[in-house]
This record gives sequence, structure tokens and C-alpha cells, in this order.
Amino acid sequence: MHTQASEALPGKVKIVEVGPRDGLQNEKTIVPLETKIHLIDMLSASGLPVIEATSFVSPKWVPQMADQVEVMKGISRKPGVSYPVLTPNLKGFQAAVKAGASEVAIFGAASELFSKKNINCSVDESLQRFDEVMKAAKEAGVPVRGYVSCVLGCPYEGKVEPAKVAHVAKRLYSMGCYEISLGDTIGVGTPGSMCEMLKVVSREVPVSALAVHCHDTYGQALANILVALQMGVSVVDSSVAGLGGCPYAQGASGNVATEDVVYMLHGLGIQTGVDLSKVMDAGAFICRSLNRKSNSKVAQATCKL
Ligand SMILES: CC(C)(COP(=O)([O-])OP(=O)([O-])OC[C@H]1O[C@@H](n2cnc3c(N)ncnc32)[C@H](O)[C@@H]1OP(=O)([O-])[O-])[C@@H](O)C(=O)NCCC(=O)NCCSC(=O)C[C@@](C)(O)CC(=O)[O-]
Repeated sequence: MHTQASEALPGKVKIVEVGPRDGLQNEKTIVPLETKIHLIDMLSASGLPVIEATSFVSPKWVPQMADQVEVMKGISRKPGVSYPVLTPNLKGFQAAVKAGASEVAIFGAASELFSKKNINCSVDESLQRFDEVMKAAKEAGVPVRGYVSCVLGCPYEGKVEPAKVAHVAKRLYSMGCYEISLGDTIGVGTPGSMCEMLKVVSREVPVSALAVHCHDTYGQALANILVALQMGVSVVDSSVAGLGGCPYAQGASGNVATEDVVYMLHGLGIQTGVDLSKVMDAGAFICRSLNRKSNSKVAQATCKL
């Protein structure tokens, strides 16, 4: 670990906002379409470069994302902003492209049981499905991001070996994913386990193509992100107001809050292109709509709830 951290840190970080998808997919009551659209438009107005908008998954599995086509049609696309969507299989990919998606994400896991619970197939079967999506995406010229879930622990299997994470990450990268987002799905990681996992994964995938996706269940997310930055990662996923959790990962709390990530990065002198006060407005809007308190410490401290 460096004593003068700033020397090792990237000058610029890309924040991938996942609130409208990862955040809202877990809500018990269906969030109105207009609220989702307004949230996404407020987030794009804040300067966020990537906003994961929705998922083209089965409405039986995740009813909250059943309005995916309307969401894609309703948002005002800001030039320069990407609006990727999750696509678990070819059916999802085709529907996403038809609805106007110009970037997609496939999502695998480093844990067999999580893969089965989340997408109803083994890790190997999922990679075969993703291969089909990749082929179609290449033909259509659609960039694909890859997720690996459970990189620091699984709700069903417990500890996950870094070698397993590296294996899945390498497969997704070799298939043609331009970026691999490493998900601490249940937020059990610590700076120590994050460091150990990144060391192993970055032997297989260049660190410039890695992103971290931290849930804050144990309050370790910002510390884990800082370690990742010190190891050369410059892409961070986060969710406005700290919304979220995976419906197939019991006990997973929200993602790290975008407001808190932006505050930390700006405090470190790292550029994001994001206007913190506008993200906080978006956070206040969604918390009012959901009638809940923000999970962002920065929002709590400044009372923009
Ligand atoms: C993958 C499937 C579809 C397999 O589900 P399945 O039941 O095995 O699928 P199937 O191929 O047997 O088909 C069954 C039915 O689903 C339909 N179907 C099949 N595919 C689609 C599709 N794309 N869109 C809409 N419908 C679809 C298909 O047409 C058929 O309809 P029926 O004939 O019964 O009427 C299902 O398991 C699923 O939708 N899972 C999604 C779960 C999910 O969204 N989880 C949350 C996202 S992952 C996450 O949050 C983690 C992450 C990314 O944030 C990172 C981290 O934190 O770790």
C-alpha cells in the first residue's frame, strides 16, 4: 500500500451509474414509469457518462424491469451519455436492440449456485449464452460490458476463490467485452480481499479494462474502491442514493452511493465530470418518490433528503 496514495491514483475516473437498474430492480412496489424516466434524465443532466437504464430480463423473474421498452423510448438521450441495458441471453439482446439500446451488458457469476439462482443456468451454460449474445452484438456493432458477480463472496457458497473470478472475467474479456465489472454482490469484501482478488484478476485482464461494483452491506465499499483505485482501476459503478440490491442475493444492501463516491473522488483531486449537487438533486427526487431516506452519507450530512 502506498503512503502517498494520490501519486498512484488515476487522474480521471469514469462513474457508471447503476441506480435506475440495480437500484430499482429490487423495489417491492412497482416504480412508476414516469419516475424512472425522470430519474434517468436528472442523472444524465448531472454529467454522469454512463447510466444503466434497465434490463431485458424475464418479467416473471424481475417484474420491476417489465417496462424496459417504455423506459428506453421515454428517456431523453443526452449526446455523449451511454445508456447500457442488461441482456442475459439472445432474446434479451434482440429485444434491447429493437427498443433502441446501443450498448448492453451480459452478467455472469464466479459462483455456481448464484448463477443458478440468478439466471437459471450453470456458469458454463451462461458463458455459452453470452457467446451467442456477443456474436450478435459484434454483427450489430453494439459494445458489450461484462459483469462477474460474487467476486468477494456468495450468499449461497460463501468464500469465492479469486482464481474462479479470474477465470470468468478472462472468458468474458476474451469473448470481446470491452470492460469487466467485478461485483461484490453482497458487500462482504474488505480492502484486503479486494486487493487479493484484483491481483489475481489483473494477471488475466488488463486493469484498464476492469471496473469495480461494490455493495455497501458491511460499510466497506468506499475503502474497497480506494484500494481498487490505488491498484489502477479507473471505472467505478455506483447507485444514486445508494439504492439497490440483487433480488437473487438475499441480504444484499444497496450499492455504494454515487454521491459518496463523487465526494471522495473530488476530495482526492480526481476528475469525474459529475456535478455533485445535481446528483444529490436526483437522489432527493428518487428518495421522495420512494418515500425513503437516502443511504448516501453525503446526502444525509447535507440534509438534501
Ligand atoms: C435469464 C432468464 C431469462 C432465464 O430464465 P429461464 O426461465 O431459465 O428462461 P427460459 O429460456 O427457460 O424461458 C422461460 C420464459 O422466459 C422467457 N424469457 C427468456 N429470456 C427472456 C428475456 N431475456 N426477456 C424476457 N423474457 C425472456 C421465455 O420466452 C419463456 O417465456 P414463456 O414461454 O414461459 O412465456 C431469467 O433467469 C432471468 O430473467 N433472470 C434475470 C435475473 C436478474 O435480472 N437479476 C438481477 C440482475 S444481476 C445483478 O443484479 C448483479 C449485478 C449485475 O448488479 C452485479 C452484482 O452486483 O454482482
